[in-house]
Amino acid sequence: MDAREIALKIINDVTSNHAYANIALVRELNRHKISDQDRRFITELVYGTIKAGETLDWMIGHYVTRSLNKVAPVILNILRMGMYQIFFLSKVPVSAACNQAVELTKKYGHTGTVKFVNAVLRNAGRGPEKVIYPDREKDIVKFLALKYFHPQWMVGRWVKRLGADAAEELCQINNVTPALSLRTNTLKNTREELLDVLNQEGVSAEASVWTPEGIVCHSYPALSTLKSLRDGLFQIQDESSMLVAHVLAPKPGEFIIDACGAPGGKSTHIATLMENKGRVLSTDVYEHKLVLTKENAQRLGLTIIDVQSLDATTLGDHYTRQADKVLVDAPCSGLGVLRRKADSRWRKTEDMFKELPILQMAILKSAAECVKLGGTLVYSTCTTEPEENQEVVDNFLKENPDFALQHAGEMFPVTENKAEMVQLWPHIDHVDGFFISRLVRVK
Ligand SMILES: C[S@@+](CC[C@H](N)C(=O)[O-])C[C@H]1O[C@@H](n2cnc3c(N)ncnc32)[C@H](O)[C@@H]1O
Repeated sequence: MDAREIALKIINDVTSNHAYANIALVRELNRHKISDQDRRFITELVYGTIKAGETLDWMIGHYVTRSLNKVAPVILNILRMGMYQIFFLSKVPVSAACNQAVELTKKYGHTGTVKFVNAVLRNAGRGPEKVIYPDREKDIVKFLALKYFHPQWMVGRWVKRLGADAAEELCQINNVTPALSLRTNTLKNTREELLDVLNQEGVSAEASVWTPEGIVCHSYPALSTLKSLRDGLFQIQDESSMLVAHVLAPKPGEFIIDACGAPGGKSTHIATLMENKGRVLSTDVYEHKLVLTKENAQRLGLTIIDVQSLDATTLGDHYTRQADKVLVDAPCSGLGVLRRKADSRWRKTEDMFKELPILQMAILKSAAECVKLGGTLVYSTCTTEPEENQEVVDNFLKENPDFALQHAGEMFPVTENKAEMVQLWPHIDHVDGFFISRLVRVK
C-alpha cells in the first residue's frame, strides 16, 4: 500500500465508521513499514483532509454539476484528498495529486468514476481561481467557516460574542498544532534538573511562563523512546490544565475528591502538590478510564490516589461533608481544545449547550455536598462557552447560598490574573481554552 492509499483507508474509517482520527491513524501507521517522510505526509494528508472536509466539498462543488450525495463515499474521499493536495499542499505537484487519485479510483471505483475523478481534479488544477471565498464583509460567518475549516454554527457563536477579528484569530489558532507541554514531577526532580535530562534525550524545551513546574517542548523524538517519561519524571499536560490544581491549592494531609478524574492528569498533580501525603479520591463514571489514572499514579510514584468508579451525580450521597477540597473538572463540549484533534470540531453539535449544562450542574451540586465547612470547590472545563461555564456557576450559586465565589485568578502561581472566574483562550493566552472557578463553603 502506498502512502495515499493508507491515508484513504484512515479517512474512510473516520467518515464511514466514525473512528477517531488520531486512533485510526496510529493503528494504521503501526500496521505498515513506512519511512518517517511518508508518516509525516500521511499524517498531514489525513488530518488536513478531515479538518477541511466541508471546505473541500464546497470547492469540489465548483467543478461538478451532480450532487455530492450521489458520489460513493470512497470516491468522494479520493476527491477530497486530491483537492486538499491541489489547494493546500503546495509541495505536492498538481499532476502527482491527480495521477495518484486516478490510480486509487481505478482500484476502488470503475471506468465511469475514474473519468469523473480525473476530470474534476484536472479542472481544479487548471482553474483553481474558480474557487472564490465569500466576501468577508458581506458574510463573515461563511467566510471564516470556509477559510478556517469550522462549522458555521460555531463561527456564528464566536462572531456574535467576540467580534469578527477575534473570532478569526481563534479560528486561525485552532488550525495550529499546539506545542507539547509537560508537568515536572516535583517529587522526583526539579524543573531545572528535568530540563537537563530532556536536553540530553534530544528534547528542545523551555520553562513555561504559567506554572512553576511546566515545560514547553519545541521539538522532541518519539515520546515512547524517552526514559524520563517511563521513569515518571514528568506528566504530559497542557499549561492551562496545570493551573487547575494550583487554583484548588491542595495541602499535604488533606482529603481531596477529584469528581471527574480520569485519566488522572489533575489527580496526579493534586497528589504531587500534597507531597504524596493525605488522600486523593479520583472518581470517574467509566471504569476502563480509571486504569489510566492508576497507571499514571504508579509511573509518577504517587501512592495516595485511590480510584473509584462512580457517577459523580451521586457523589454527595457517599462522601457528605467529608472532603477538604473537591474538584469538578466537568465533561464538556471541549471547544477550548479543538486544535488538539482534527476531527473534533465536526463531532460537536449545538445541542451540547443544552444537554451538557444539565449534567454539569447535577455533578457540581452533588460534588458540593462532599465539601466540609470552609472547604473549597473548584469547577473547571476545557471549553470556552458561557452556558457550560459562568452560567453553570452563577446558577449553582443562586440555588446554593452555602457557597461563595472566590477569586480564581489570584490563585495563579506565576502570572497575574484579575478575573474572578477565569476564561483562558488559545488565541489570547496561547494555551488550551480553559475555564476555572473557585468556590468556598461558608455554611
Ligand atoms: C474533562 S475529563 C476529566 C479529565 C481529568 N480531570 C484529567 O485532568 O485528566 C471529564 C471526565 O468526566 C468523566 N465523566 C463523564 N460523566 C461523568 C459522570 N456522570 N460522573 C463522573 N465522571 C464523569 C469522563 O469520563 C471524563 O473522564
